[in-house]
Parts: sequence; structure tokens; C-alpha cells
Amino acid sequence: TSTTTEWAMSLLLNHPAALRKAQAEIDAAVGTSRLVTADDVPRLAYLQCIVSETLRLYPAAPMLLPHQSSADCKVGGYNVPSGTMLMVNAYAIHRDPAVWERPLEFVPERFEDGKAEGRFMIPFGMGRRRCPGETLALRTIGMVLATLVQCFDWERVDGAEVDMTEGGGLTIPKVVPLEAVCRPRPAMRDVLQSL
Ligand code: HEM
Repeated sequence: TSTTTEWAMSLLLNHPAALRKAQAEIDAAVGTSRLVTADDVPRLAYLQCIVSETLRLYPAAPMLLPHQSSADCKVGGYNVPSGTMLMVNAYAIHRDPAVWERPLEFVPERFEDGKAEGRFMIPFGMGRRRCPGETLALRTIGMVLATLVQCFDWERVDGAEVDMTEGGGLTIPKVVPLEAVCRPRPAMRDVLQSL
């Protein structure tokens, strides 16, 4: 959850227009006289698009978790004997140019108005062993992002692009942890001071 939030904020810092659009959406839906709440998050359609696009580009478990075939089976024409360890490359599936236009670019709009419906995305796996923490994770990421975007103006350190190098392994950490400059938004000062 924290890794995905860090990728999302990194992407927003490198795409200030998307950050402004998310802030405008929250201002219109929630205003600046109170903090965004968990009940608001489902109504923040663009914010959800940002989370989806982040999970498409940087799925926290890029190879899902290892599975093992419980019986001999055939997958995509390959014979898979019982007891074989199987890895699913969700990272490659999410960046497949046959499925996604401009697959390497951050374009949250591709998820707007159900446009991406039917496209195959599996950041939480699928089937019986699908991630049971999905709802909690999506709610947490949505709430944290919405609060950070509503309460603060964000800038890159010295204006330099945020480094997006990906670390290897079972998860997909940022090699260079995100550093950013945040300032309380003047319109939110009263709300923040009353906390
Ligand atoms: C962005 C956040 C998260 C992502 C991307 C994610 C992704 C995944 C993936 C890909 C799997 C493997 C699914 C498969 O075997 O095909 C998994 C399994 C699992 N996840 Fe998550 N997860 C996230 C957050 C969480 C949270 C917050 C919790 C718990 C509070 C959680 C609990 C679990 C558990 C217990 C399993 C094992 C399920 C099983 O094998 O039956 N996950 N997750």
C-alpha cells in the first residue's frame, strides 16, 4: 500500500497537470472547509483513475505470488506438469502494446468513463487466491492520496524530475525514495490549524 502511494505521488509530481486536475476535482466535490473523508473517495473519479494507472504501471507485486500447479495441465499450448512453480508476469501484461495505447506513459484519462473496461489488469491477482486486502488497500491509497492532494501544494526538489528507477525483486520498490516539497494550501490553513 505504501509503495503504491509513493509511486502515485512520484507520478503526480512528474505530471503536474494531473496533480492540478486531481486537486480541482477534490475542491469541487469536497471543498476546502473540511478534510476529505473515506465516504468522499468513491466519488473522486479522477483520483481512482490515478490509482488504477499507478497500479497498471507499477503493480506492487509485478510477478504476483508464486503458484504451483496441482495437476498436469496445458497453458497457452505448453504442457505444465503437476508441481511446477508458475509465475505470472503482471508487469508485462499491464504494459502490453497490443492492449494499451502508449503503454509506458502515465495517462490516468485512459480509465475515465469506463474506457478501459474489459482490458486485462491483475495487480491483485485473480481467482481463489486473489489478494484479500484489495478493498482495504484501495481505500487506504485513495484516502492518503486525496488527503495529501487536498491539503498541500507539491513541488519537486529544485524542479528536478523525480527519479522513477524501479528496483527488482518480488515487489517493485523505488530505487531512489521520493523526496518532495510540500506547503499547506492557503485555502486549507484553517482546517489544518484546527486539527
Ligand atoms: C496495493 C496493495 C496491494 C497489492 C498490489 C497486493 C497484491 C497482491 C497479489 C498480487 C497477491 C497474490 C495473488 C495471487 O496469488 O495471484 C496478494 C496476495 C495476498 N495479499 Fe495483497 N496486495 C496489496 C495489499 C494487501 C493488503 C493491504 C493486505 C492485508 C491487509 C494484503 C493481503 C494479502 C494476502 C493475505 C495474500 C495471500 C492470499 C492467498 O494466498 O490466499 N494485501 N496480494
